Amino acid sequence: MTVVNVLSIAGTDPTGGAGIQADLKSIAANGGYGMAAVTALVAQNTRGVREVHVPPTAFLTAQLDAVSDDVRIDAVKIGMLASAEVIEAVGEWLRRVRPPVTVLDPVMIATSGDRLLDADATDALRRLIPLADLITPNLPELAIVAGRDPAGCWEEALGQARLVAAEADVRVLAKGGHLPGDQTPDALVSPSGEVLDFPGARIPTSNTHGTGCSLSAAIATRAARNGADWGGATAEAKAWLRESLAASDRLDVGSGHGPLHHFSGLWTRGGLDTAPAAPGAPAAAPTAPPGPTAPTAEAIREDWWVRIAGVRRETDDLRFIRGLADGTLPREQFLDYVAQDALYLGAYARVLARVSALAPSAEEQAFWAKCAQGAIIGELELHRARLEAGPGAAGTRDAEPSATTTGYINHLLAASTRGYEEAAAATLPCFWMYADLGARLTGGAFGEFARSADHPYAEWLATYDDPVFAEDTETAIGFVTRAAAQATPATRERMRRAFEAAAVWEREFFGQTAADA
Ligand SMILES: Nc1ncnc2c1ncn2[C@@H]1O[C@H](COP(=O)(O)OP(=O)(O)OP(=O)(O)O)[C@@H](O)[C@H]1O
Ligand SMILES: Cc1ncc(COP(=O)(O)O)c(N)n1
Repeated sequence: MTVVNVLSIAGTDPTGGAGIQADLKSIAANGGYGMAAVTALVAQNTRGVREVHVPPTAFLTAQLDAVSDDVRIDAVKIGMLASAEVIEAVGEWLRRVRPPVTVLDPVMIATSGDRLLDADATDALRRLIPLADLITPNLPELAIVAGRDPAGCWEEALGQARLVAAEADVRVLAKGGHLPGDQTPDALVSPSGEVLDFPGARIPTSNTHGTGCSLSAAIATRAARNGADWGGATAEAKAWLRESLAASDRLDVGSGHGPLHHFSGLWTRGGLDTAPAAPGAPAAAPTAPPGPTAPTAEAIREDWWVRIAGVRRETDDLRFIRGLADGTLPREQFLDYVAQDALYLGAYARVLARVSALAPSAEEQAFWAKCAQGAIIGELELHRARLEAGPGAAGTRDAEPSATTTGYINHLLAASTRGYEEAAAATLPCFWMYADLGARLTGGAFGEFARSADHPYAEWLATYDDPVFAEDTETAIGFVTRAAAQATPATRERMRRAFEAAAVWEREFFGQTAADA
């Protein structure tokens, strides 16, 4: 594939955390060739904005024309526009050039509270919005664009996003970074009002300078790469953003809100040492072994989750999952799945018991044993009830394991012969993907009907979103990623492979019914 050319039209940040400087890093980190036309020169740092200089708009147009007269532009990301006059100039160029992908981040006020758009430019900005494919307002910006008071809760924000999306015929990514609490939900709202949720726990860091800039540049790049699959582009960009936010404290830039670590994932996966000694710290002993430093458990968690992003998206798109969510999955196929699941869980419980036997601490031993018990008793009981339930169920308990079920079980059994670390890593996707899917199914990400008591599989769907299972999933992720952080590089690599292979089997397992045949 030819590398996509992505143009950022935005203001500057000489500390490199926001604006054009952040955009260029974000575009590069997400697989594009970055270009930039400057709307405004901003004397700012991580603590705040000191001065803004807006060059004559004719010079901005000259920059834009210099690019578009020569270079194929695959995507444009628009950030700080400073004034109504600048907005008019960008609008005029967009109408002439019509880039295939345009993402507009309607930057108005910096994290520091300083204005980055003149107060009288709001109407001009509203007129620019229909020229974009996607806009990415934070909560205060969304309210201004919608002409409402700032939303007090997420539901209200979604209402405002629907309003703007319908009125301007544009996709709106409503961002929840400014909400109080420990969650930072985002949602992609289409002009027809469809909502795609991107939930996420807040990462405990104050290094959020330039997150909005970086995210919108990442989405523009990913959308140009994947043929404008906006849901996919947003999921990938968010996974990358979270990884980069989680690693932001490895940087030491300024004393205010610091930047994210745009290349943390690349550097970690490429084996670069990302934690050089601080100035004044004693130099490393000359005999220190060469090679990369071990990643943290948190970095491994982000890395592994991002690595299976494609598998997770394919799982979401399975007809089985869609049919389960909207209730159209034929009962026969549902029962086929349940029969295979019962067979799988019997074997999974044995593997969990083996992980428990191999565990290095009493705490881990007890946890995995509890999970083994949960798998064999709790889940099988539910399945038995299901199997004995309705017409067509008879005999399914005697079902033969399918090739897929056998393959998945064999992968787990093989991993369980290779030591605690690999065995535990192989069991993780079953926890993690199932819990994630459950939270999104019952959170309405696959349509409201999946939450309804009238849903034909309501009882079954409720088991997906069990809070105890969600808690166990967190514990399992913690144990496995901490074991990976402490393991040798070779063992860590084997764990990663066992994890990724199990994630693929998980997708295959969901996709084995006639629905996806
Ligand atoms: N602490 C955090 N942990 C995880 N994700 C976060 C956090 N803070 C912000 N985000 C995410 O970062 C993105 C930007 O969100 P936010 O709502 O802060 O937009 P913004 O105000 O435009 O950003 P900026 O701070 O750059 O101006 C969103 O995807 C949001 O969910
Ligand atoms: C040139 C420019 N563009 C955008 C922002 C907003 O970013 P943040 O809200 O994180 O300060 C900024 N500070 N500077």
